[in-house]
Amino acid sequence: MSNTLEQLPILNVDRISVFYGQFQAVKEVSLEVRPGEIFGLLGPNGAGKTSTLSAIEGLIRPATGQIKVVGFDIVGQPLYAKANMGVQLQATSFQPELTIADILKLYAGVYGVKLTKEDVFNRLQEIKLEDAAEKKYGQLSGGQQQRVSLLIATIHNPALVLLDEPTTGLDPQSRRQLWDRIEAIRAKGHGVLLTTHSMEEAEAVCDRIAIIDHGRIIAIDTPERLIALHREDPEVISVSRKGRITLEDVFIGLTGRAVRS
Ligand SMILES: Nc1ncnc2c1ncn2[C@@H]1O[C@H](COP(=O)(O)OP(=O)(O)OP(=O)(O)O)[C@@H](O)[C@H]1O
Repeated sequence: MSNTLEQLPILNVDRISVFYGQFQAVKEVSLEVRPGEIFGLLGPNGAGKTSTLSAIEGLIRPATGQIKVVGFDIVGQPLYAKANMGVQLQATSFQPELTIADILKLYAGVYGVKLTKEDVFNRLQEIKLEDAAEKKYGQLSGGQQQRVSLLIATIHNPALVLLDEPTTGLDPQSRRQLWDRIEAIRAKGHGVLLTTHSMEEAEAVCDRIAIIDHGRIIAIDTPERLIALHREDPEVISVSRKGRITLEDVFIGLTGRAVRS
């Protein structure tokens, strides 16, 4: 198949820097999300993950570097770039008084997607909320709200899906269900970039990860290769527990034990 998605990286971030006044939060960050890849951005609090995502989403303009979504420059061709991107909004971004069906139709309209009543039912059935169409958003549990927000992020079938800590606060069942949905996006040949503080999540679903610290990427590889590469590091061995090296040990070995202010 000579599909564009298969030829281009879904996302190409090339040496971007983000400043807040004099403070540089993101330092020459480069990464690529390939077709059919789930890419995890990991880092301690304040490392620069959200700032990087905000630049990719076109919310902040990087001082240097370039970001392309399926070949479209987020600064030069923002409408094309954004049309190919789905962003999972925080659960609190939605109006709690609106019904789920209304929210779905509203956002479908924003993306130019027409939804019949049957489409709404089918989409909600996919996330096991078909009985909640007329419920108010504010009446849903946290996990149900997360499911709705991922559904909305993908309503226009975008090539790139950006998820900022998508499973924080979810119970194990909801987290597994969300992982399944993220893997279904990958199975379509699309790309997912997610941030997470859960090393278990990174190991379970991410094909490749980047560890960012103080605004800089300090490691980028598959979780398995990162563990293999660093398993003999004295810093990693010193933080390991129960005689087994995990991705979390590698993460702490590389970023240090100190809690960030
Ligand atoms: N609007 C802003 N103005 C000034 N500084 C900011 C702003 N937003 C973020 N920062 C700073 O930039 C740095 C990176 O923040 P960012 O939110 O990108 O980190 P993060 O990796 O997403 O952290 P967390 O895991 O805590 O969400 C931090 O030092 C933060 O204090």
